[in-house]
Amino acid sequence: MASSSSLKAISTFTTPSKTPPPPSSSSSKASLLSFLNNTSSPISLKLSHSIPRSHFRGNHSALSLAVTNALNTVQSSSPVSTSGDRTKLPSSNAKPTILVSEKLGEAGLEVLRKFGNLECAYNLTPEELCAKISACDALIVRSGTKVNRQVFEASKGRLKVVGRAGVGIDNVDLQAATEFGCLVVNAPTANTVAAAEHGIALLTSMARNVAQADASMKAGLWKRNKYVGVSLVGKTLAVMGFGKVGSEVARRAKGLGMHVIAHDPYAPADRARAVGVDLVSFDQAISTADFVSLHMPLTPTTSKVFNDDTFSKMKKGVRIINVARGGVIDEDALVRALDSGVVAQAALDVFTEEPPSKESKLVQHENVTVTPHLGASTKEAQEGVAIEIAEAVVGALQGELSATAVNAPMVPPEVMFELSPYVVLAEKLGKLAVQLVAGGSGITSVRVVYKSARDSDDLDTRLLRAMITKGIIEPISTSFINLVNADYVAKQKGLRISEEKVSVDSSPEFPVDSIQVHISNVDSKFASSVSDNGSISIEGKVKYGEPHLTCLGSFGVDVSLEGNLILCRQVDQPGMIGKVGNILGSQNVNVSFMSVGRTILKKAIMAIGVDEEPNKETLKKIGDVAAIEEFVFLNL
Ligand SMILES: NC(=O)C1=CN([C@@H]2O[C@H](COP(=O)(O)OP(=O)(O)OC[C@H]3O[C@@H](n4cnc5c(N)ncnc54)[C@H](O)[C@@H]3O)[C@@H](O)[C@H]2O)C=CC1
Ligand SMILES: O=C(O)C(=O)COP(=O)(O)O
Repeated sequence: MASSSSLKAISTFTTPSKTPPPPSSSSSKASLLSFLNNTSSPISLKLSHSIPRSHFRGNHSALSLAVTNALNTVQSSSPVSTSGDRTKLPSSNAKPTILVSEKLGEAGLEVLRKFGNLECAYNLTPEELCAKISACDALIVRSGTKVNRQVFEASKGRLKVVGRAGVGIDNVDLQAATEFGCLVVNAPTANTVAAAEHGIALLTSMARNVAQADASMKAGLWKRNKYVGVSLVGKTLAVMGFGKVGSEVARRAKGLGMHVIAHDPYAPADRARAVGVDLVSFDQAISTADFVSLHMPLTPTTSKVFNDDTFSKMKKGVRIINVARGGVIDEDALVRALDSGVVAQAALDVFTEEPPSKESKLVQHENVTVTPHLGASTKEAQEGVAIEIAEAVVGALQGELSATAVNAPMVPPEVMFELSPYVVLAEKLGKLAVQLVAGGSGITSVRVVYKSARDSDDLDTRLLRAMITKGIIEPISTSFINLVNADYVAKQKGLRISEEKVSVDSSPEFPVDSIQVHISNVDSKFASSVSDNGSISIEGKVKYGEPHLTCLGSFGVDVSLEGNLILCRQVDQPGMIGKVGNILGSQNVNVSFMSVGRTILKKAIMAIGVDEEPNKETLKKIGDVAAIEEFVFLNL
């Protein structure tokens, strides 16, 4: 395992821990997926013909599916641990196991049943969840399941995606999910209206003491004078958090004749003005409002943002509504404000601890109306979030990036498909480069150069960077890298990847003309791979849909990057190809291609693609050929 300070190539000859069988050119998609689910890297298909570009757009070609699956299907073991238990990963022909730990709408369950092995297990203790999760590929939760680091550790890298059937993801440890390469997706829109309507329900029922009067009558009382309420028309409502729910609450409150202001440091003013709402400062909002409705997420900056100090700045007799997150209120301070009359009433759907204790002074307070986190609990909303999250989880399990991914960059499908061949190239270049690094030297900085005819902002390189990271890190560690955790794992291992885009006069139809990978401040196992600036430098292109190595150090070459590769530098003289070919042939090693790059210094680089990995004796025989000055074997 590489030291934490920098990556160290730990072997001179990369002995592949698993040499995947070279896919036959007729690999069916099923066998391709089977292959992918059991290996840590994508493969490039041996394409017997060039694939028309249109084939990649919007069409799940085997190659592009291979790439998206490789990006997402393989999960990290904990990058900080030394072993991800891959024995528990499902064989590819097994259907994925999906655990639903909280009630989910039937329509969503139906989607999941068609795709995988579905298990619904509600009210699990944390221990029960950790016990179950190790056999699961996906987990779907709502707000009641705490998906913490222990859950990801218990999963041992098998958990591919966590789906949150709603908006708030504060019950999911995003950092841990990312470290473990687990995608987190949510359903950000389907329960918006339900939450807004519940906010209005709390606002109006609080203003007219509906809950208290109802309880009083059910107790056999008829106390009309005790439950005199207040009117809403003309009163000022401050919406704290002008997002999807807050803006819908604002619209409805305007319909009730209220004057609505809002506070949201990140919302565009014109969006508020469009519904007749003025965005104001936090202090202005809380000091002028008769009603304050909370709709911001629970974050470190919003935690307990409503506290003794805040309540003291509010108009005496203010009324508070909260259908966002309990944690944004210091609940003890709210009790004090209610007791002192600073806050006249509160209507709360969410609580710091859920469920709150039965003895909670806040819940028991006579001026407080409470509901058990019902904001999203309408038939329509639950149907909507269930379908939305089921489709997002199924998509993720199929290797597609979800539009509602929370911890991974959203890459549009058309970008994914267009970049597919370059994603395979990027990983291969990373694998090749790291294997050229001589043992004992640490890799701390990698420079990647993308040559492209496109403008910089028209080339999304996040996928490519992630795959180069994958290619560099996976051969020399036990971590499995995907788009979710690539940047995190690289940083954790002290690997800094810088990117440059160089404009070239090639066809803008192709997103990338070539990719260069330069590893500086390291020794090389193959001196010819070192360029004039002292870095290991390689360059590759996609040719006819296949990744090709086109430059090594100062040498121009042209070899397909599939299978295994033997690189030799030799005196440029007749018979070299035959000599090496005979050595390999005598050891029954099949040569898939040979290429010779020559220089003016009567030197040549020979690149030989071999299907099988030659044994050490064979490699020694090659090294013993007099005219061969250096050689290296690389597993791609
Ligand atoms: N009780 C329930 O059942 C439900 C609760 N919710 C919760 O309601 C909240 C809002 O949900 P959405 O509107 O869908 O989210 P959203 O992301 O659309 O809106 C949140 C808004 O809060 C703003 N914001 C962030 N930090 C802020 C701060 N310090 N001060 C003021 N505004 C800030 C953001 O700029 C954003 O506009 C979330 O916490 C969500 O979990 C959502 C649906 C149902
Ligand atoms: O979507 C949200 O943020 C919610 O709070 C809804 O929570 P629930 O799914 O009803 O437990």
